[in-house]
Amino acid sequence: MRAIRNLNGTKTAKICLPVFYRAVHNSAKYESILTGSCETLNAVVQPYGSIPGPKPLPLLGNTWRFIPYIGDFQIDHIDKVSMRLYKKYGKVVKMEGLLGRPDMVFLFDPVEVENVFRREDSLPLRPSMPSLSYYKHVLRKDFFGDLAGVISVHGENWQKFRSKVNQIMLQPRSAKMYTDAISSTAQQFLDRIDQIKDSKCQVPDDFLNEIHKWSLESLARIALDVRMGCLDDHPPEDTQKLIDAINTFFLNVPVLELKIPFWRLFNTSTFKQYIEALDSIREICLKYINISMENLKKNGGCIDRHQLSVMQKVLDKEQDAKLASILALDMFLVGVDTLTIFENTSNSVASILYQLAIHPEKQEKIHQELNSILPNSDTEITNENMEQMSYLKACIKETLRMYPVVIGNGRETTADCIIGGYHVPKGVQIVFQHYVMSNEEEYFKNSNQFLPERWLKNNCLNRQAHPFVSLPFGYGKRMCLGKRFAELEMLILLAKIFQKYEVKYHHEALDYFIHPMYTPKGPLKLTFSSKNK
Ligand code: HEM
Repeated sequence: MRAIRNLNGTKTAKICLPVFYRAVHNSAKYESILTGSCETLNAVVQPYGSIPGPKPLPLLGNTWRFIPYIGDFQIDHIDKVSMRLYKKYGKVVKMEGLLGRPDMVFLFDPVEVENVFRREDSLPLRPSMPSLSYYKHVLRKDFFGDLAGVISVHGENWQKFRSKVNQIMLQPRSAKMYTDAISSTAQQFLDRIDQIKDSKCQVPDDFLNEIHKWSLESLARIALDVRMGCLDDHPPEDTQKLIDAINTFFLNVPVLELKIPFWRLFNTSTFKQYIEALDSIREICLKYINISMENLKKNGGCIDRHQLSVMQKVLDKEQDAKLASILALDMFLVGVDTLTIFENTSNSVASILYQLAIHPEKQEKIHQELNSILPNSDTEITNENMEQMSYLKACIKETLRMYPVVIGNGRETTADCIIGGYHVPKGVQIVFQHYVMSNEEEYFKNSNQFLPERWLKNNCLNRQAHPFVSLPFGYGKRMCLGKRFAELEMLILLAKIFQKYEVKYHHEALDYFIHPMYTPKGPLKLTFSSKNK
């Protein structure tokens, strides 16, 4: 008998190791040890050092692989790098020696991903982005203090925060209260499309920036019940400044995190730009957070509780202004270590529009579905008729399967444990390679084909998929806090777009790249022709 530790090291149960091992490893490979002794298990579990992976060089580790012209790893093509590692080394791969970072173990096996998630206990730890952690916990500690939100925050501080906002953020009915606000922002976006498209109905090259503005405006309505005016003809200066700061933040993240981390030694120009960007994001968000607080104070008891923004609800429930404003800030700055949510949502929308533009036969099915659910061009979208949009929902899922904006997610081990048949020590970052798994024939039949049908109930393709292959919003206690809002925002916007337009793309096919979200590379020169014409 032996005490078993889960990923964060707490002892869960006393159990004979072979029995435990069977519970966590369903593969036949380990069946034989069931009849053996605990010593047999030790012989079967392989040492950490034997996990295959690219070998580090003395001093430069594996970081040299990111050096242009010398190395073969490209920061904006981590998708292709991950695919190559999988093909070369198999389902469990170790990436060690990235200077300034702990070892990483990549998992390309849904059974192992499930095992790690299922063993998660109350305080799961998602690997932090050291530069963001430094910003929150060292550089701007005076501002964030102990209540640093959920991003790059762990342990009891994370739990304390998350437990206060979980219900408000994750209950499906909470999100549905915002349908009208989300719908009216989506309508503004459609008006904006009509305004900016040219005589051939094509939108300008910087259309992604317009989608970012929609997403930011939508988020401001949900989080703060404030109109930022992002989609106005002359948007306030600070809205574009906020989008630019977030883009700067993104462009600098991979350089700070994956290249040689000189920023730890001195203020490199990239690091300075990064900090300036984070400060701008914080200041601009705080301005709108204060406006929202003032509105609440002014209207006091007259406000209908159902109409409150997420931040106002937290304020109302917890009576803690600091907690409410840090949540709102996190909603804008949801680092998830490399991502900011409104860009997450907007990149997903960009990718879905592009996929449907290049798959007109699938778009046609959406038109048919919407024609029956929303028969007139002015039929409103409601919580009830959204329930029937199963094909549109399937198209969203299929795009996020093939092109998940977050190509991999992860957890950090806080104690020695066994993963994938290997001993894995404390402090290792386990990376779930969802992009690679989702595009593998082994896990999805016809994986390289865009087949939304596979997500429809009772479809035979659907039954074959392992539920832990495609997890665009993560899983477990640390899963995406904004999942419900993101799904609702995307569904309403896309339903409105396809209710009104036929969307086409007449140019060269776009590749995808990491920027640092996984997104189509190149201008989204879509055409939006009115269906009624
Ligand atoms: C399509 C849009 C989105 C995608 C694909 C996405 C994806 C993700 C993923 C993969 C994670 C990590 C989950 C895990 O570790 O298991 C995450 C975390 C998070 N997301 Fe999202 N997200 C999206 C939109 C949003 C929105 C709109 C919000 C807020 C309104 C949001 C708030 C958060 C927060 C706060 C976390 C951190 C949770 C924690 O660590 O406790 N996300 N998201």
